[in-house]
Amino acid sequence: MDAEAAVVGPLAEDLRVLNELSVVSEVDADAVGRAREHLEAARAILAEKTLDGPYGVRFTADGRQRSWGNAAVGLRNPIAPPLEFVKDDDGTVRADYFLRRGYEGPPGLTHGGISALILDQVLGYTATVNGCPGMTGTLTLRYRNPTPLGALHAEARVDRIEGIKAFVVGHISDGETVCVEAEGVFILPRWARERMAAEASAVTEAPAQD
Ligand SMILES: CCCCCCCCCCCCCCCC(=O)SCCNC(=O)CCNC(=O)[C@H](O)C(C)(C)COP(=O)(O)OP(=O)(O)OC[C@H]1O[C@@H](n2cnc3c(N)ncnc32)[C@H](O)[C@@H]1OP(=O)(O)O
Repeated sequence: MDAEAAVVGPLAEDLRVLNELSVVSEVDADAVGRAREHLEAARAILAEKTLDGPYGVRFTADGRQRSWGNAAVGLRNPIAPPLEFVKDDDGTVRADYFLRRGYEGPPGLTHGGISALILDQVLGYTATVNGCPGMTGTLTLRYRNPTPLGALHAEARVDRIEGIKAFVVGHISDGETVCVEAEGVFILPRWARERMAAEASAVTEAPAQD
């Protein structure tokens, strides 16, 4: 982990814990007031210097991608569980992750929209690392069984690639039971296709070098 990650990663992790405590703490009103005074002090410090816009995607000096603001994988983002992916030799992508009690939808269970967020990211990342990056065009979910909170597993594989479109399938399980199945179509957007075509034509038209 680099020096910046070592500073901002623990901040996001602290905020994940606070998020859960906001849901489950049973301290009295006076204690909530005292906690809020500390949070206000932290807010004032962190707000001293901020970006003007979203974090976006950054690149390190050695070309590694940083999606630290991303709501599913972002190291800096307390909303993100965060997911960490492992890619198998056959292109399958897996993630073991843990959902705290702040992700509840139905009582005691994971919110269905959170499962959608996770599957969107896992399937989209799978398309990207298998050579067909794109935006989510269509994401179809089948909620087969209730998804608990806590330790969960997601995985995905490319079903097929048709030109600019990757068809990816995947699921979330609790380790034994498949809870949610997903199919996604990921499409390289027109603007990206046009940019790639313009770059290819600029290379073709460049004068030969000695
Ligand atoms: C350089 C790379 C950039 C990408 C970066 C990668 C980042 C790598 C991170 C990985 C992790 C991401 C995981 C989170 C991913 C999100 O959360 S993305 C956010 C949610 N999605 C969006 O906001 C997408 C919004 N929609 C769009 O931008 C555009 O509608 C689309 C989907 C890119 C398609 O636009 P387009 O390229 O102008 O489409 P168009 O030329 O009309 O059609 C192309 C083909 O796609 C088909 N198509 C069009 N729309 C759809 C659709 N909704 N469903 C199915 N098929 C469709 C058309 O029928 C056509 O098919 P063919 O006739 O060629 O067979």
